[in-house]
Amino acid sequence: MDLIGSDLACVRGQREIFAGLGFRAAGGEALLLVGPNGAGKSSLLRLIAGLVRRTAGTLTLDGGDPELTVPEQAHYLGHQDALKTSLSVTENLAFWIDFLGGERSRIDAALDAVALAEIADLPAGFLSAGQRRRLSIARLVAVDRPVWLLDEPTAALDVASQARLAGLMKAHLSAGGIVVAATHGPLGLDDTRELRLGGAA
Ligand SMILES: Nc1ncnc2c1ncn2[C@@H]1O[C@H](COP(=O)(O)OP(=O)(O)OP(=O)(O)O)[C@@H](O)[C@H]1O
Repeated sequence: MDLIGSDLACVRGQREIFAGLGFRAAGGEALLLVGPNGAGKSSLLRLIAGLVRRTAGTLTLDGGDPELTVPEQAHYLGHQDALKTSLSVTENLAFWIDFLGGERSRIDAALDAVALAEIADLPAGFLSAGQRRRLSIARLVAVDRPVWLLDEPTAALDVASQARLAGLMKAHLSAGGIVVAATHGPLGLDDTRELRLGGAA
């Protein structure tokens, strides 16, 4: 499987964020997007996720499901944790599993994987920033999608949670998945490639 972007361009607020951008990430590979604030790392992730329109270029997932778009085969973990505060941890994950077309039978294992099983019944509004982030990560575990698009995924995570996330990413990569992550620091992965984006600081 290969995620390939060619000659991609992105315009936001009438300003060109990048143009002529190309990358390739193979199954089992982690591609780290690096560069200064405002370089376009989040924009590229959102473009791949189908949340920002590309103004030029092509994006394909060779070896993926030809019936599905790239965004339909990707998980996007953004800065904001998309949670309903009045629903419990379990109910939030159930909502996402239904929305993403997964199986509710995987809720318990996914909450275990992010160490939230003990507070499964707590309303999401009571969660700390790190716990909210872990609940967002749980949907990546609960629903299989080959491409993980992660925007500064370690933000708000303590050391143990960062290690747990590294383990989940490694398992995903070992299973042939792809990780594309915007990051300002190491993610605890052994073997990564970097795509450096330039632009305004
Ligand atoms: N909705 C928007 N409308 C207009 N401009 C935007 C919008 N979102 C982002 N931008 C601009 O696009 C540029 C790239 O932003 P982006 O968030 O992709 O950078 P980044 O590399 O992820 O930065 P950081 O390291 O600070 O997270 C910035 O100049 C930003 O101001």
